[in-house]
Amino acid sequence: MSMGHDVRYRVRGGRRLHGTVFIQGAKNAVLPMIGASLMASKGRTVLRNVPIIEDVRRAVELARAIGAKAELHEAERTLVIDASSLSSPVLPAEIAARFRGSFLFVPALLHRLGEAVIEGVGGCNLGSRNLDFHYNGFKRMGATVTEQVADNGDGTIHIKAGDLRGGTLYCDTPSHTGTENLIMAAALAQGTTLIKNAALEPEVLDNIAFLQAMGARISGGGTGFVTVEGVDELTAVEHTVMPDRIDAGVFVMAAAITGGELSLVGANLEHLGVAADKLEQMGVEFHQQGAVLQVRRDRPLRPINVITDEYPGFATDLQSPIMALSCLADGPSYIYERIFDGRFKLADELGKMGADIEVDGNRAKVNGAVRLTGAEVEAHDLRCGSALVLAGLAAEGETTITSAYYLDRGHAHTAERLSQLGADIVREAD
Ligand SMILES: CC(=O)N[C@H]1[C@@H](OP(=O)(O)OP(=O)(O)OC[C@H]2O[C@@H](n3ccc(=O)[nH]c3=O)[C@H](O)[C@@H]2O)O[C@H](CO)[C@@H](O)[C@@H]1O
Ligand SMILES: C=C(OP(=O)(O)O)C(=O)O
Repeated sequence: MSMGHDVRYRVRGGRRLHGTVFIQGAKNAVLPMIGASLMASKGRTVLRNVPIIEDVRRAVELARAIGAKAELHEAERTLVIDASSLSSPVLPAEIAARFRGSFLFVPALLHRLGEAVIEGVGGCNLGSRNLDFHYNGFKRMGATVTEQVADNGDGTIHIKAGDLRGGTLYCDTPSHTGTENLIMAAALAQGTTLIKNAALEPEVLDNIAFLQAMGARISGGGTGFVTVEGVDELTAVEHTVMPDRIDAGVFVMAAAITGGELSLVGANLEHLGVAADKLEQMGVEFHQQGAVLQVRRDRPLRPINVITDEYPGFATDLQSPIMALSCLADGPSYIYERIFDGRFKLADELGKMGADIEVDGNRAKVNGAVRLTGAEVEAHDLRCGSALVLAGLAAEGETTITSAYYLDRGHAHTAERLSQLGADIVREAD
């Protein structure tokens, strides 16, 4: 599948960033909300503060492909969904395989149409990404899951559910989308469901709040034990998507890597969890004033140790950006990636720009400080893309980031927002 070979960013580094930037709505909150909105059999769902990113465009295409009406009003950052006409259980590979969030459409299909056919599940290439917690949960609720593999190796998953029943479910580790999918499956199931070891991410809580507004009966969000009492129907409602903490983290690091000072509108320091403390240790100063987070860095960057973890631990989606930042820290930084095993292709790309990074399995040692120089580099995944933009902002000369569709999957108006802060960056698409 051609993914990401059509977009490039060109960055000329060396400018300090200054000014005010708007943090977008959260990708990982809006995608499950689009899935949840498909559970309402009448009325129109209105989602506000929707990030205008490629994953949302794909989700709109996918919602239409299965029969829903979906209109993305880009200037208003508002998405209106009418799922009354949902008609097809098939999530076609050409759309579904381009973003991971497509799997969040499954509970709505099971409840509304009694089955879901998944021709491909996408997302970023991050090594092994299993879905067994989702499948096991659906099965415990009474669904059957079968997989057919075609001669060319492509797999199709068929999930069939008559009436889903509540039960005791669990995640082996607190999976973000796994928790969301099981909550959505339980929301319209018969009886009560307990989900043990549920994820604690702020986006999961925002999604619970959205489902509660729709009429779902959910308690225990944020405790690791979520209880859902099934209801007969969910109503279409209006909801404002929370700000994207990963987008906020990247702009914090854009200030940090250029020695600049930024006001981030909508960013919430608490949502950064341990990442905020790590960035402070590196020499970043924060000042939260209501809904605006001020950030600056005017002292030399110190090296850091990072261990990625579920929330409130250090987010894996900020691991790549901090690898770029730590290249400029004075001394060795140590990074241990515990969530995904395929996120270190970035090290080779940063190496092309002069970084000195030793990778050993899921551990990396970043030897700083180095002077980064512009080069042609490839975004292997979304967060690799944002890390390379950061590196480009600090590098001498021009950096070209190829395969940047991945960056556009998750960040809205990257070139425009950074240019307004004084960066020299352009986006090119074939
Ligand atoms: C759309 C969305 O919200 N994406 C986010 C979500 O992805 P996603 O929900 O896919 O990530 P998970 O939390 O499910 O995955 C975490 C780990 O659990 C493993 N696992 C997960 C499910 C499963 O059934 N079996 C299993 O073994 C995965 O392989 C991975 O090693 O959380 C990740 C971790 O915070 C983020 O990087 C992604 O940005
Ligand atoms: C891994 C990510 O997303 P997805 O789960 O949508 O691939 C990400 O946002 O970095």
